Amino acid sequence: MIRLDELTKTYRGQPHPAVDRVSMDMPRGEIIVLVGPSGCGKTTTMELINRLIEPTSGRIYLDGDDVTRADPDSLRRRIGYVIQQIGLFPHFTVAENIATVPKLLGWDKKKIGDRVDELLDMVGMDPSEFRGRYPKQLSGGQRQRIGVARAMAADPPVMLMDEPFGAIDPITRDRLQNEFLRLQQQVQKTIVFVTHDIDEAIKLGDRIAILGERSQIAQYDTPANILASPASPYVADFIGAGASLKRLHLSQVSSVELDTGCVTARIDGDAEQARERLRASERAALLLLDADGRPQRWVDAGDLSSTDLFKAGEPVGAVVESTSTLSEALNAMLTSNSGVAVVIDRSGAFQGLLDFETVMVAARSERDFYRAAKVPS
Ligand SMILES: Nc1ncnc2c1ncn2[C@@H]1O[C@H](COP(=O)(O)OP(=O)(O)OP(=O)(O)O)[C@@H](O)[C@H]1O
Repeated sequence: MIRLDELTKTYRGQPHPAVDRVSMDMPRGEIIVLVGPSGCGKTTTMELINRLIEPTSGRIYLDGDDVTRADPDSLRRRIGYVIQQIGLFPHFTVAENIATVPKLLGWDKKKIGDRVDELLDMVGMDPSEFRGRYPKQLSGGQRQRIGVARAMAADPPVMLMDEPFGAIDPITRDRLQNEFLRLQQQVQKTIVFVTHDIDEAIKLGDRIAILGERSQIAQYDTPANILASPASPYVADFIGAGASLKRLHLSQVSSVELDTGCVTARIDGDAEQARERLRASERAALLLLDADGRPQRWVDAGDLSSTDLFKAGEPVGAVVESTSTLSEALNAMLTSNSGVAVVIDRSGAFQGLLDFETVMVAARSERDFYRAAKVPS
């Protein structure tokens, strides 16, 4: 979808190029992450792709067309751009911000209104509540989502995202990343994503380009291959310690076998029956579920002497979805009292339990698999 051919940019008055003869193929529908230290030329590369700056030499192809000298305005309609500082217009409402490009393209009012609502829904914000707000009336995470919605407004096949989650606290960031991956499953854009955070790169990238000085590509491969076989000491250094732990970002909870032998009972049911069920099992604790099968509380035999199950035992702490990564599940386990993660499906219904041992076995077998296979890119 995007091809960079010997792309070079030397800023005026600079002795060395900021981007030096970079060649890369970025496949359609994938998230390609550019990761590298500050000043290595990531932003320059992005600005070259959408022609915010002109290359000194080299060529850029978009979907087979040589766009190196194309009209930048028409080019930018095919490319959505999201930047770290978001750049929402402060005196425009959320709806007006999202409508910027459709308006430039001359869409009629009804089509624009429908698209704004559709995009707000897509990024998980209620249109009736947020349409008329101004950027300063939003949280940082909400502003970021509007930035993404705005970039997607005219449905460009390509999106450039420059540290879009950079200035956001770690918890919101994690949530936005998950939403972003879910959204990408629906829209299947070709996305070039810049970050200096290797963990973010591993989580989000279908492919990662690890850049050195002047945007030189130190390695361009899938996250699994980079983690299993770093191409140079520079790459190994950049990945840092704990490659095994990082690999847990690559596997979903749904890829491992859950413990489905957990004893459960209805929280609005009979305590005596629950006690019997726990006694008949070899388990130390029982999981109480609501009428829709959603996990509520952990109880042990002592807790079941109480007849009010809504107050018995402890609330379920570590809950993860089957689409969560093993790394997220591990995190949840480490912060919960029970030491196990309770896995739910998209509707919130209980699926099974995940324990440390299962995660450790998965981490080990992944490493062995990638080492043995050395899967080529
Ligand atoms: N307009 C400019 N004029 C001169 N030099 C520039 C200009 N813009 C960037 N540079 C230089 O080009 C190099 C690459 O900058 P760039 O912003 O692309 O890096 P980056 O990898 O995005 O960095 P960061 O992660 O800190 O945002 C840097 O050495 C920077 O100082």
